[in-house]
Amino acid sequence: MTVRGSSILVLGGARSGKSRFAEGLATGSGLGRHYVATGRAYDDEMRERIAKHRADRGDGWTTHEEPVDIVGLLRRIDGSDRVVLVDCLTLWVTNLMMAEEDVAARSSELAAAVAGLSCRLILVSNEVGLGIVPENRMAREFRDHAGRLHQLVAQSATDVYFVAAGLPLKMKG
Ligand SMILES: Nc1nc2c(ncn2[C@@H]2O[C@H](COP(=O)(O)OP(=O)(O)OP(=O)(O)O)[C@@H](O)[C@H]2O)c(=O)[nH]1
Repeated sequence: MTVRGSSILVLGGARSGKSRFAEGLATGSGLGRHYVATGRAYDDEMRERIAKHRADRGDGWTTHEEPVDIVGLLRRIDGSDRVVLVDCLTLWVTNLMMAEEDVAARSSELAAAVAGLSCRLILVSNEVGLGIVPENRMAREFRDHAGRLHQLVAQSATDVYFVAAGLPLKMKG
């Protein structure tokens, strides 16, 4: 029998405190902590940010860096004794677009995988759809992909939070 873990989607804007909130959920679970980073160190600013994130997380995490195949990675590292935090889905969408992947198909795959994993899964993502319509086409496509992905994952997830100003608002679960 497969014992399903809970899956939590944490949405929020930039610097909303969503990553810190998600890390707190992971630490509070008492399970073995795995961190899946979709971000890539393209430049010095990102390198600095990543170094700071690693220092803030502290010891006690196993870090995996995977920009594209997070579904494959999740299946490989799955286990009921662990909590897996993926930060963040919007960068994953960007990476999929850059790699000219079928974002809709990959999004459906992720939503289906979420429902079948036995780890406790925490997915962090940026809510990017609240502002004015972006002027450039690629930004509009990105915003639409992210919005559709969030709807799919929110349906599969057991719990959904929206974080603003460091405060989590529970929307599901
Ligand atoms: N490659 C890599 N990326 C990391 C690592 N730790 C964190 N990141 C990336 O750092 C990004 C989050 O950083 P920020 O942009 O500073 O955070 P934010 O999401 O805007 O801010 P909050 O809303 O406060 O969470 C995520 O996309 C992670 O993938 C790591 O160890 N390796």
